[in-house]
Amino acid sequence: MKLLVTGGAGYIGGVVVRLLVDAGHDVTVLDDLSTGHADAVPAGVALHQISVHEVASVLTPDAGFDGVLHFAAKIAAGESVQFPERHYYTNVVGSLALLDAVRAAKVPRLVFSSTAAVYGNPQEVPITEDAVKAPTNPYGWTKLSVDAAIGAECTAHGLGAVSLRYFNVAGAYLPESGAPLGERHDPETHLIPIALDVAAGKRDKLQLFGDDYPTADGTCVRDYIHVADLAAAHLLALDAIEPGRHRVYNLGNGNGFSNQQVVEVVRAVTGHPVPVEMAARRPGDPAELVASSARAASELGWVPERPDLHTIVADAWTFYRSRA
Ligand SMILES: NC(=O)c1ccc[n+]([C@@H]2O[C@H](COP(=O)([O-])OP(=O)(O)OC[C@H]3O[C@@H](n4cnc5c(N)ncnc54)[C@H](O)[C@@H]3O)[C@@H](O)[C@H]2O)c1
Ligand SMILES: O=c1ccn([C@@H]2O[C@H](COP(=O)(O)OP(=O)(O)O[C@H]3O[C@H](CO)[C@@H](O)[C@H](O)[C@H]3O)[C@@H](O)[C@H]2O)c(=O)[nH]1
Repeated sequence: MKLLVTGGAGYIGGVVVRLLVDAGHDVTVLDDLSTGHADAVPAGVALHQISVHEVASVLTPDAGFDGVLHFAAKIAAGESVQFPERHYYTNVVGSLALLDAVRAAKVPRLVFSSTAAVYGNPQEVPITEDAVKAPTNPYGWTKLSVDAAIGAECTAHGLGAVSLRYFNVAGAYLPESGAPLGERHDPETHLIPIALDVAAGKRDKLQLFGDDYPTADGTCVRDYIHVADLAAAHLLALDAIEPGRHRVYNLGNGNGFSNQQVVEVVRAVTGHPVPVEMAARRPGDPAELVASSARAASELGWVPERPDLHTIVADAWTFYRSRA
């Protein structure tokens, strides 16, 4: 298929691009490189360095795209509380521009990067796709809005789409040949890469944001999914798309780890101390996000191959050291 990947120079999009190329697809990347890296885009893949708001200049009716995978977004939930306008402009206005271009060009397939953040504080864990949606931060609201817009687009205009609701993506893609791909955000906001910075001595300590949540040790609980497993689901989703239908899948391992437990795993994997300082809660954080991915397993045949958090952190650490 001829595929457009927005955000294809980013952490997750970069891995998906690699898998799509390996599977024989003809891939074009659109990325403004605001948080992505041009060197994540493989040789031979065209990179259009423009904003998703300008997508119609690439996704023209005669370009012949068979599908779009839409990763481009602002991703940090904490930032979205401080600067909601950035998240609404990129995630909502940008996605609406994409839907306009998809409709005008009659592109039949769309895969969208949604998030666990649409659920907010769940009434039950693990969280199924039908659970109440009550985001606790603007980021989650932007993604929920786009999920709704995509669903309406499918009903009204026959688009076939899948929203993949990722839980916390971590680890690195370490192929037998070719460059490894991992998280390279600057500034970094995610727990595991920051903890690796501390283990490597690049930061003095890790601040843990809140120890008074209603969880076993008081710190937030998250479900970590390996980026290679997550990326594989996108190829399954592309194949499952049907005209006029919007399907939604959670992608996680179904295992919750508290922030304290994550730090323990980072200490064990790296063999280095990770000094921790308790700090105030980060506004907008839900207490616990743990996925039920039963629907992705049964309908897509998705089976994560690297579910163990030690493996996930070890791969992130291998990538980290490859760049040191
Ligand atoms: N990382 C996670 O744990 C996680 C979890 C749930 C959902 N997601 C979603 O997955 C997607 C990818 O996340 P990621 O972790 O790879 O983040 P990332 O920041 O590494 O990738 C985002 C990419 O989009 C590009 N981009 C941002 N704004 C753009 C714009 N206006 N126009 C064009 N390109 C733009 C960036 O340059 C970057 O390459 C996002 O939609 C995010 O919301 C991520
Ligand atoms: O220096 C840090 C960084 C993070 N945390 C905590 O670690 C947990 C995880 O935070 P983070 O790694 O920033 O991920 P999330 O805020 O859970 O969000 C990620 O995972 C979501 C899905 O669950 C995605 O939607 C988001 O895009 C993605 O950034 C939270 O309790 C944070 O408060 C700390 O205590 N100290």
